[in-house]
Amino acid sequence: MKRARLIYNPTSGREEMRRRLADILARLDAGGIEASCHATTGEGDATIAAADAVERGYDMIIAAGGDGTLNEVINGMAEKENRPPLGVFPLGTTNDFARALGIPRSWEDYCDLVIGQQTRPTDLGKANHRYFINIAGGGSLTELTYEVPSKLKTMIGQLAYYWKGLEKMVSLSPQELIIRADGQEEMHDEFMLFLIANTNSVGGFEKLAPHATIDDGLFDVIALRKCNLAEMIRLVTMALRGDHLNDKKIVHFKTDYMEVSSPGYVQLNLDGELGGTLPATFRNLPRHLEIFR
Ligand SMILES: Nc1ncnc2c1ncn2[C@@H]1O[C@H](COP(=O)(O)OP(=O)(O)OP(=O)(O)O)[C@@H](O)[C@H]1O
Repeated sequence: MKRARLIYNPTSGREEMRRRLADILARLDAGGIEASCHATTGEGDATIAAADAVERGYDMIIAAGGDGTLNEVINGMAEKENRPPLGVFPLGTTNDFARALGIPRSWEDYCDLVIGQQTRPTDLGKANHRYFINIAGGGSLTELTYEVPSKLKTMIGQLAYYWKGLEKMVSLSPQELIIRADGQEEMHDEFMLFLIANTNSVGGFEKLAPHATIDDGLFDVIALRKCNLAEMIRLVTMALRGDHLNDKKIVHFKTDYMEVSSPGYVQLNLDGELGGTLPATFRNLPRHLEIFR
């Protein structure tokens, strides 16, 4: 038998784990995996639980929840020397990372995936002293995810994001940013937002960074220059189809290291959670984790 630590957020998504836990444990057990559980209690708890699971020598860690839970778990694992394989069990309102990797949403298929034990290497991102697995970003639009109260998220799910997004678009303001990246000329300009993508799935936009791959050791950087609401709507429409990258309002390049600073106050968003403020350095840690997929 292999030993797994299942770290789950009981409040995530529509509290699916409360209903399914016994079935999940039974299916894993039948497949040769003995899982013990940790239900998270609040912010930061999944980080402590993941670090603890690495120390205790589990054969694998499974993070069950949304992107927030996943981010906390990778933050508990990233600095450890012997990192066991990670399972990403998508149960949240937003599971951008799992969606980008094509990880199954049904619990039966997910258990079978873990039982199959096939892993693939995955890059991690480091922003100052914190880690991200899917996306880092800054600018006025990215404030969106943590302004949606979590109760509201559980109730109306993904709709909460779109609603908040529409409300936000009219109150966008540009930020002055200085961007330095390996292989790029320094930029000092006004931007609406910048995104540093590790995968191609960001906030429900599947084609925002269509060329981003998870194991190439590089980020796809996308920055939107200062523009008005009409241009913004035009670009969002183009981004839904993946046609935005050649637009003159868009800066797009790949890099494994970059620095962003601003004379103003700019908050960072890491995998949909608040992640400090600028200035920041962003570093790609190539193939830092093995993930079941
Ligand atoms: N028992 C708990 N009660 C309340 N909040 C919790 C609890 N456990 C964890 N959390 C917090 O909930 C946050 C968000 O959860 P998670 O990402 O799993 O799913 P979600 O609520 O569906 O939202 P999203 O997928 O959009 O981030 C986590 O970052 C964590 O800080």
